[in-house]
Amino acid sequence: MEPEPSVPSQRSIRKNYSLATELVFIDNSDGTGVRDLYNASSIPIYQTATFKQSSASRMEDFDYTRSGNPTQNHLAKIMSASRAYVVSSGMSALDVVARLVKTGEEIIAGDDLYGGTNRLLAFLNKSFDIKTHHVDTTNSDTLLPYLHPTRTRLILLESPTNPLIKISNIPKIASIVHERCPNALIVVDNTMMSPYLQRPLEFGADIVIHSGTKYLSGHHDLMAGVIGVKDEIVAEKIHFTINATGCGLTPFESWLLLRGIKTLAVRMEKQQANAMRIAEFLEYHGFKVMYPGLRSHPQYDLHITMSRGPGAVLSFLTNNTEISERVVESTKLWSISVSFGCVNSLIRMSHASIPAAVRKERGFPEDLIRLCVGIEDVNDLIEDLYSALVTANAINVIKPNGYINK
Ligand SMILES: Cc1ncc(COP(=O)(O)O)c(C=O)c1O
Ligand SMILES: N[C@@H](CCSC[C@H](N)C(=O)O)C(=O)O
Repeated sequence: MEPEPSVPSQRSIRKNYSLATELVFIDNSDGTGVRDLYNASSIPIYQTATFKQSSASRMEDFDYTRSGNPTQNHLAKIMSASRAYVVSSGMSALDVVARLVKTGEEIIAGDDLYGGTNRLLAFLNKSFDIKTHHVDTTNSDTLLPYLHPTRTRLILLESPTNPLIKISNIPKIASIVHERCPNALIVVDNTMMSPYLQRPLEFGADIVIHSGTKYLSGHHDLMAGVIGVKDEIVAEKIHFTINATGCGLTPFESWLLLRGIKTLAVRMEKQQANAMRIAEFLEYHGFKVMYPGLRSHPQYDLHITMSRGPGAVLSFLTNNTEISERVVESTKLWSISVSFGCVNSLIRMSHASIPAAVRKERGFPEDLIRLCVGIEDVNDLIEDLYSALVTANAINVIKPNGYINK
């Protein structure tokens, strides 16, 4: 079936200002969707399922919210996308994009991906005979044996990965794949970075995905997924699936998401600065820390070429699963919680949603603690973590002014 035409007002505009400015700038005159009758300085919410039409035979830009609602617009420019779509969750965004793959076609994905993405890929394999090859994408050559000129349809990357914080060379992979597999699309789940820190569409990716539940909204008060697309034909297919399956984000959640996005730059800067201090604190005390802001990270140099910072999620190892559990349970300020990107700091043993067999097969460290750093005072965060590390016996006092990893 032919894709239905997209909503014209979802087109992006030329990026005139730096991203931090674009995030808060409402231009009522640019004709890209902010066409409010009263020049509202905050994007209005169109809390409606239907839109009245003036013609009996010709539908206007908006007719029914499942097919498109003006509150869902305005995201394309911050991802450097030609079109952007918002859906009900990050998983929904991944599902919509996965529907570009037909039975018999193949996906190549990283070997460290968010557990929910692994689950979706396993489901596609079982139900629709769509095979995923999981490879270590930190080495671009590992993809080569699996690239097929017609079968390969999607390359699904996270960089940094969740939760091992591994970095992939997105431009290099994009160029290898585009050359060998004209049918293949490079999809980057950029949730860990947010568009403020990294915009994969600017260096070779075809589709970018965000769980809007995380940094974009920033307050853990909504679920959302965002899809940014470069190519218009692919965009039409994505819009068709969203309309056909009815997974578009509601006007109210879209409005909340847009409100959260206004503070993305300041939140991200503060969270990242805090994360850097915490990473240094942990490394100083002898822990193996996975964070691309540290020179010890194996892809430190590569990461800087693709992004404007290391982000605010880091993982570290204690070398003992029971000690890690005690650390997590001994914190007071850090909430034990899944997810990340919120203004509050979170801690968890990040492996629950990855099946034990898969963890074993991929050598996943069971003692891994993931920290998602918020905007609190960093000294409070360090003090609370330090106290938990001492309580859990993860560090010993060795001299009056210092501690060492046990
Ligand atoms: C990297 C990544 N992608 C996608 C998702 C799925 O997003 P959501 O929870 O909004 O469905 C998550 C977490 O949930 C994630 O960590
Ligand atoms: N019960 C959920 C767990 C979601 S984990 C959310 C997240 N992206 C994270 O990395 O913490 C599920 O089954 O998906």
